[in-house]
Amino acid sequence: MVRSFGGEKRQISMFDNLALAFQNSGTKLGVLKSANESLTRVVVYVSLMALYILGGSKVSAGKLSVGTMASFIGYTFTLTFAVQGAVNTLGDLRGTFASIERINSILSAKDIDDSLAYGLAKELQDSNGVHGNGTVNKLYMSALKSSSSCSNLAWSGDIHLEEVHFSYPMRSDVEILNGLDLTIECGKITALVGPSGAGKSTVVQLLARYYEPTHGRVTVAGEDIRVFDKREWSRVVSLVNQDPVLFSVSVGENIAYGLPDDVVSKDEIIKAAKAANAHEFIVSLPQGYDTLVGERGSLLSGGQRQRIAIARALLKDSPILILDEATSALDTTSERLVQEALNHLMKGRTSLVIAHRLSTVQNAHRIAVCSDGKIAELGTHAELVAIGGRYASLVATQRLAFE
Ligand SMILES: Nc1ncnc2c1ncn2[C@@H]1O[C@H](COP(=O)(O)OP(=O)(O)OP(=O)(O)O)[C@@H](O)[C@H]1O
Repeated sequence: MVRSFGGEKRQISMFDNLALAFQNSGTKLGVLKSANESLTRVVVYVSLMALYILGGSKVSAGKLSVGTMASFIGYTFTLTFAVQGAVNTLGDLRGTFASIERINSILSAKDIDDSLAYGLAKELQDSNGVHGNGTVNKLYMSALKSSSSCSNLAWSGDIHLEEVHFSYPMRSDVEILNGLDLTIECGKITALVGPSGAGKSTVVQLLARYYEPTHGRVTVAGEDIRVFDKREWSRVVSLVNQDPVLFSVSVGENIAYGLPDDVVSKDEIIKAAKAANAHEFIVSLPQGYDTLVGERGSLLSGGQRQRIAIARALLKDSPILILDEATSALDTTSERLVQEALNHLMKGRTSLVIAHRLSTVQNAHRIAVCSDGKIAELGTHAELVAIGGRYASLVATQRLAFE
């Protein structure tokens, strides 16, 4: 991005300024430290010299014993080292206070996510075999449903977003969803369409529980999803989005990510990759399934990353599937192939599909049009076209663009 704007000089000068400020502060600290060190040494040597001259003359005059003078020399050393130590400690304390201030500013800027915090505490307890050490909110823990009920309800019940209001924590004054009501029917495909910025991806973030609604609730089979541990919930939801994040491990490990090694065999990984139309390009990579994909998958193209994410979702085999522009980085031929894999993947699962290209969602069981943080229209493709409202005009615009 910097290169595309010819901004190298500006970035380099910003970096230079930061480096210079750091260098200046380091030099200042060095000068102060060495001044302190030199001063203490000068004081020690001057004191010792004074002690030797004054004490020596007194000892030779017989007014002072050698033992007393030796004790004074010892005291001088002790006192100087103590003063030097105290000055150094004061310097370190300043650094510590600055760090504490920084840590506090980070901690106080974020509300603690209770469900995640308790979920982690529970896991720690389980792995240590410790129970009830008093740090875990027992009321919260006892309110959580078991993992099997989470999975059972997700396989059998509708998802309902009930009067959901939501603002992002960083922009709490702007309401993104204002009373959104939507049922995502169990085992069926619901598509969410609408103009850019309407709040479609925000709905996805709430379903994945990256955020919780400000008001209203999300339920599955009538049960508020907050009664499930976040980690349990993440097991029943698969998400493939526009820019899937891959981890800096091999292709195979990325496909099996999050699943226990003893559960996933290499054959299953290959099967999932074939179904996602990814096998061919993976075997053409230098080390096949063992090829490292680089930081965030940077060594692969956008379309290849999406196909790996689809294979990952296939292998995860969860009841709820969210596809947020899952095929947007594919060319038309690959999209058709991957769409077939996705159709196969969506069968029997509660699926929410977001796509700008309406041709990819016209076969959905229901299409919801999101506008200004609410559902403005709901129905099948044919019903919505017949109404002649927002959806119909979106279809007409895309048809015109195509022609
Ligand atoms: N993390 C965030 N913090 C603050 N505001 C955000 C955040 N993410 C999105 N928004 C805002 O929320 C609004 C809805 O964004 P969202 O991504 O849900 O829209 P969308 O319908 O998915 O758009 P698109 O089709 O372009 O992906 C936008 O106005 C956006 O600026």
